[in-house]
Amino acid sequence: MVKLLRWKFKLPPALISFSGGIQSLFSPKKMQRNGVRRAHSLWCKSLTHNLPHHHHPCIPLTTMSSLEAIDKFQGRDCSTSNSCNDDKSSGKESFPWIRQSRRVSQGQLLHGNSAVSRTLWEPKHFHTFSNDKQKLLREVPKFVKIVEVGPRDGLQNEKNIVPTSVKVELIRRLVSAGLPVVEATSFVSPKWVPQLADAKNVMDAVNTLHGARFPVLTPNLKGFEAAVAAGAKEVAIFASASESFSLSNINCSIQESLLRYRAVATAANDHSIPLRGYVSCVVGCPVEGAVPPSKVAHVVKELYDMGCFEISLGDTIGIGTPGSVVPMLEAVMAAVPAEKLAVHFHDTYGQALANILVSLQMGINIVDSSVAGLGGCPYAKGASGNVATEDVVYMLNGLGVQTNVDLGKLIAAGDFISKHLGRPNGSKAAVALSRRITAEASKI
Ligand SMILES: CC(C)(COP(=O)([O-])OP(=O)([O-])OC[C@H]1O[C@@H](n2cnc3c(N)ncnc32)[C@H](O)[C@@H]1OP(=O)([O-])[O-])[C@@H](O)C(=O)NCCC(=O)NCCSC(=O)C[C@@](C)(O)CC(=O)[O-]
Repeated sequence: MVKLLRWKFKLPPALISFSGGIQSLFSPKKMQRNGVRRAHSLWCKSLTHNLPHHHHPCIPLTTMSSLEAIDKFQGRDCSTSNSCNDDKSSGKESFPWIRQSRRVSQGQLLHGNSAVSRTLWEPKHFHTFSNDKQKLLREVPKFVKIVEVGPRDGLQNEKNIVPTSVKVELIRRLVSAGLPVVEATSFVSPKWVPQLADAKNVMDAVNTLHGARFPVLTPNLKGFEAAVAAGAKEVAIFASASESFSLSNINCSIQESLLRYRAVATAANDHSIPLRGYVSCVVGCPVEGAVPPSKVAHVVKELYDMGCFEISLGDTIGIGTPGSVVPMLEAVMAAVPAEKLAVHFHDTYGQALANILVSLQMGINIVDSSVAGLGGCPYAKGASGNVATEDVVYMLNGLGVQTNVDLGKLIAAGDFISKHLGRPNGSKAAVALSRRITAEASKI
């Protein structure tokens, strides 16, 4: 895997080492203590939030193979709980960068010499790429389309109903920040997702806005018809690569969902309405553990064959690392062209930007994200949502990738909704830039 990341996808050793460092934190015992139980309970909570009890077949953690699954995500063979088969020797041999960082940690940085600290990120210390920056970045596309999912994915789990006027104002601000696609709402059962029960009213207002596309989620023909009646001009269907998640989310098996979606696809085709597809749990499911890339590729291909013009790959629980995302993308790209794919990362384990970067290096140029990092389960400590759009734009700006998004206006939109929800903006870039602006202003 390390070889693949280094040579095939031109991934900097720094990134590989970072993901390797994360791996070492994830001994099965530590995972059990620190993360898995909580992640599982958060996920269950987000799934069960406002749902009738019988709808949620949540399996107790003790009966799951999540710990083994996490080890599999991290690329280790843990057939017994104490004997994970990490490829330590290749890590040591391949990455002189690791030795460099160790020296620094032993004291160089303590001298506060900026020339010394700079050596940490100067390209010449990235063994693979020498000092050739072009080579390092040559796989990254020149333009990335950002699909903003904050008003839908970001808000759908919010416990307190957000007034329609606030949702519409958020969408208006996102459009004026230059986002070309803003997922507006879902035409789903209000019993399942009460927060989006005002879908028709949102669309009434959104239809007066110009400058962006406003897809909506439709889980079945009933949702599709309601969406069209409300003036939706683009819809999205959402399947899963995990049976358990499919049942929890849309109350049917993957196969049944594909049947339903074929009917929606036919109707969309009849109405000349563009159809987007989602596949959830593309690297892992909280119940089933690791999801095989071949299963993801199968569902993606089904959606593609139905006529989806774009298929978004959702790491729904944010558990992937480049180590699990790369093989998943490889399998999917063997079935569907890269230009038809989008990536949709949640940031639960802080891996979203690394996963996005490796996806871009593999030829993806569509990224879903959520302003202010909205999403996930906001009521439980430690839960996190979608990758923040501000953070994605900040990274892409740094890479010289065009998005046509105005970061200042985007941050203002994120602050607007965060203020309404009564919590800090979940974007690190937004918080850092706002602090800097305040600090600069106070000097005047
Ligand atoms: C799919 C269903 C509807 C099945 O729900 P069900 O209960 O199995 O449906 P049903 O056909 O038995 O109908 C039950 C009731 O719902 C009504 N109904 C039926 N369909 C609709 C509709 N479209 N709109 C409004 N109402 C509807 C229907 O009319 C009936 O009403 P009643 O007779 O009891 O009064 C339900 O499970 C549902 O709405 N699920 C949506 C859940 C959802 O939105 N989840 C979040 C999506 S996020 C996601 O999937 C991941 C993603 C995309 O973000 C990517 C990632 O992060 O990985």
